[in-house]
Amino acid sequence: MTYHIRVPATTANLGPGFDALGLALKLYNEFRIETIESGIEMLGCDDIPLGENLIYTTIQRLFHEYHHEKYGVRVISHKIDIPLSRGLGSSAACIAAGIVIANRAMGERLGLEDMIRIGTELEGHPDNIVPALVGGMVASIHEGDQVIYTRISIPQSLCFALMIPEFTVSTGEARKVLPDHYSKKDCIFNISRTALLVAAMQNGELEKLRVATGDRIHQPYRMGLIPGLEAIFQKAQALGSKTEVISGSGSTLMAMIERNNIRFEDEMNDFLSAMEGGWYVKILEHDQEGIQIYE
Ligand SMILES: Nc1ncnc2c1ncn2[C@@H]1O[C@H](COP(=O)(O)OP(=O)(O)O)[C@@H](O)[C@H]1O
Ligand SMILES: N[C@@H](CCOP(=O)(O)O)C(=O)O
Repeated sequence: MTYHIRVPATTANLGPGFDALGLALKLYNEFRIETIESGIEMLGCDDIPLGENLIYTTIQRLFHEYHHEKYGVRVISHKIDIPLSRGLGSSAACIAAGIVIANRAMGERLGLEDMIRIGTELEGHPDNIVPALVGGMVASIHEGDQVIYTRISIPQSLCFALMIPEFTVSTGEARKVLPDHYSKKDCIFNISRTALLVAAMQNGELEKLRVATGDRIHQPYRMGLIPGLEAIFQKAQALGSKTEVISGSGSTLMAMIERNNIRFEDEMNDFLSAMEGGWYVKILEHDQEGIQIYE
């Protein structure tokens, strides 16, 4: 049996919604899956050691946990467009793909809610894995052994400009720079803005996005990991962006722009080409479908 999987990139946090908000983007990894007699074979991704290959480790873990021995899978990475460790959810995409591949091999014994829970446990937070699986913009919480999530609508006129550098920021390292405790003032700052952001998105109030994406939980501590951030944010604002945030834990920066902002891409690319860091811009729409299996 042979089939294909397409899994989207995701951008998490969207400013104040640390570990809670995320959205799927039309940027994809694609895999071809073949059934083999036994074991797990990975082709087309030789630069990632097997022990760090999250598709491999996810399938291995699920086969072991569910005592699956009947037959194995060959996973061929044939289109890897999600760059690694740039804050675009490459790890969540691979975990999501691994779960779906293992589940299919095991006769679809897991439902969507099980896959979301397992993915969240493996990733450590739900904000990338949930939109990678279900698509769209999603608010998620992890409580006990349950993940509860809901979709948030995104204004039709909004799209996303991703400024992606050559350098990486590992999510693990970017979590270590965060403090263990926050003041009541900072918590209230983020709670109020997360609520405003969700409502502004639902209501299409683009003018409120800038104030609604204010954040004191993670971005102030991570800015130092991304040289060029301030200049790029300023340029994006000058080009009419509605707001700018770090995508996930970085290194990618994201501006929310109107679809009809036709000068943004070229002018931002000109600006980025004069900077150090190997930056380039990609304008993307949100993905509404999440992970897809096709024959
Ligand atoms: N295409 C891929 N195939 C296998 N594993 C991958 C792939 N892309 C990313 N990974 C794994 O995910 C890790 C990156 O995770 P992380 O630092 O959280 O970055 P991101 O912000 O992109 O999710 C890589 O070091 C690798 O272990
Ligand atoms: N909420 C997480 C999101 C990490 O996203 P990634 O795409 O950088 O893996 C965090 O901010 O640590």
